[in-house]
Amino acid sequence: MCLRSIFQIASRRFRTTLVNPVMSSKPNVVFVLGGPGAGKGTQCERIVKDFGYIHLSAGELLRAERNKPNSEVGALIEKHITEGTIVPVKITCGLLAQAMVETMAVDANKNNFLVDGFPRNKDNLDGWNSEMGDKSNVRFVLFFDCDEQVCMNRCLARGQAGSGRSDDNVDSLKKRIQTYHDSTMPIIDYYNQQKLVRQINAGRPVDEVCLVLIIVLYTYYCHFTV
Ligand SMILES: Nc1ncnc2c1ncn2[C@@H]1O[C@H](COP(=O)(O)OP(=O)(O)OP(=O)(O)O)[C@@H](O)[C@H]1O
Ligand SMILES: O=c1ccn([C@@H]2O[C@H](COP(=O)(O)O)[C@@H](O)[C@H]2O)c(=O)[nH]1
Repeated sequence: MCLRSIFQIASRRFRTTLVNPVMSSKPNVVFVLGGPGAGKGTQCERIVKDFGYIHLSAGELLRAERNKPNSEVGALIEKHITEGTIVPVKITCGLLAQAMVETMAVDANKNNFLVDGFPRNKDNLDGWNSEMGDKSNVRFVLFFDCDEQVCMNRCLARGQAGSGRSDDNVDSLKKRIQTYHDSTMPIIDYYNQQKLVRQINAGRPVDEVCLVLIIVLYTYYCHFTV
């Protein structure tokens, strides 16, 4: 059976399990974490396509805010992006919450979100818990585990292919990887202690990572139907 057929069968079944047992007026959130270039965005887009999640990339939301000509926080965001440091949670959480509210205002059933690249440090975690803790259901955390050099090479290749990102260069990447180790890994550890982490070997080719991801998601949601 080809990979496409497996996607189709799994996604049909998955949509039913996703919609019914975890039905909630609050947004259901799956955090997606991993190093820069681990493939979070690539895989989230696939899941969106096949399983009907809404993909919210915190980095994309920040870049969009930065690009607004009149943004009061645009310069601050850009400084953090090039330095590989983390934007204050008030800004990021505000953008995420706004995106969720706007999505659900259009269609209340669109309440399953893949939140990609957040929470990245303790400030993010604390800010999320105080602002969104009661207003959302964090279901679990997908951890894209990928070798540092592989991450670096992927981001450099992305930059060379014309990503236009001001942080796809060696200087920014070294800082981003350092921030990932110092600030984001403790957040993954925190969720791991709560048994909420689903770890994925993200060093494999895209289709293989995707297949593992589907199995992980499917296994999780099957719990709600047995
Ligand atoms: N499994 C994979 N094998 C090879 N290349 C990949 C794989 N997954 C993603 N890529 C490529 O690596 C680059 C980074 O992928 P992607 O943007 O999905 O990573 P990311 O984790 O979202 O990165 P960031 O955190 O920097 O936004 C892209 O050019 C993408 O096409
Ligand atoms: O929650 C977040 C997400 C991102 N940032 C900043 O943006 C860049 C790029 O993020 P990507 O996820 O790689 O697109 C990141 O290095 C941070 O500087 C953030 O501050 N908070």
